[in-house]
Amino acid sequence: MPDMVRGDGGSPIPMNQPAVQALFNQIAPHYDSLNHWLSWGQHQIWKRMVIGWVDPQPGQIGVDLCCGTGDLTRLLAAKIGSTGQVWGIDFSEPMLRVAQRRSAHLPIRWYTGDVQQLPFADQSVDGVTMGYGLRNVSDRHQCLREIWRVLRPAGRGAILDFHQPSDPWLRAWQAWYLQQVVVPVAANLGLAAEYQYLWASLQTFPAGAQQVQWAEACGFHACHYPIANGLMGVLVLHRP
Ligand SMILES: C/C(=C\Cc1cc(O)c2ccccc2c1O)CCC[C@H](C)CCC[C@H](C)CCCC(C)C
Ligand SMILES: C[S@@+](CC[C@H](N)C(=O)[O-])C[C@H]1O[C@@H](n2cnc3c(N)ncnc32)[C@H](O)[C@@H]1O
Repeated sequence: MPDMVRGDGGSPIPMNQPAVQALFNQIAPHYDSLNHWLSWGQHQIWKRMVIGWVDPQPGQIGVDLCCGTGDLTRLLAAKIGSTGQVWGIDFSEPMLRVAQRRSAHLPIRWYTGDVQQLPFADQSVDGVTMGYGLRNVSDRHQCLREIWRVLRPAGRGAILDFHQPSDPWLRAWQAWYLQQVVVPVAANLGLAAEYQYLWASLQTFPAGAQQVQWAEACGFHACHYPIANGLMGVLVLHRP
């Protein structure tokens, strides 16, 4: 990850894990509402696609990495039900507090922890989801190795994240929207630097082909599916 990101007014945000943790601690109260309005409600559709690729079944064990406020965790729980187990893990306690508040009616176990060092046993999980997390993790390879370790053979994972579209017009639109719409809206809540990070973090996060190479280097069978006109995509992992 590059080491510094310029925020609004020159206030740089270092792209390291303590800074990322502090960033999400800061945006936690506004995270869900900003995502809803700035994606015109589409982000829930994109997250449901992640669940489709993992295809969780009743009675299984599923874990949502970088769960944040729990959108994907709750979608996992709706499929796995009370006969299985659903875990959510994140290192931001303010984000987890929102998740717990929104999920009080669901049998989900929440963990505060680092996805680069998961607190789960080897081959203990049937399915793994990760929404807009891998790009924010410093050591993506270590995170992918941890996913391999905790997945059972034949287990599946799906990792949703942004990347820069290959189409130059779409790439320009993505840059315009993130910098000329998203950041000014976030600035109204004093979060300009935090949302400038979103745009900056895209600069160094690779598109699907590189993500597939990372996954295959860990032993996965992997495929990447662009969605939302290539503004983002889902890396689907299968542990043979
Ligand atoms: C759920 C979404 C983004 C999650 C997210 C990920 C990050 O890494 C962040 C880093 C720093 C601050 C915030 C985030 C963060 O919220 C996606 C929807 C919300 C986005 C803020 C806006 C999406 C803009 C895209 C270019 C797609 C727009 C598509 C369209 C309007 C239909
Ligand atoms: C953009 S949010 C995604 C939240 C949720 N998955 C969603 O789809 O809305 C990224 C989350 O990753 C968490 N995160 C980033 N790096 C992490 C790490 N190394 N270990 C655990 N959580 C991490 C942040 O605290 C934040 O809650």
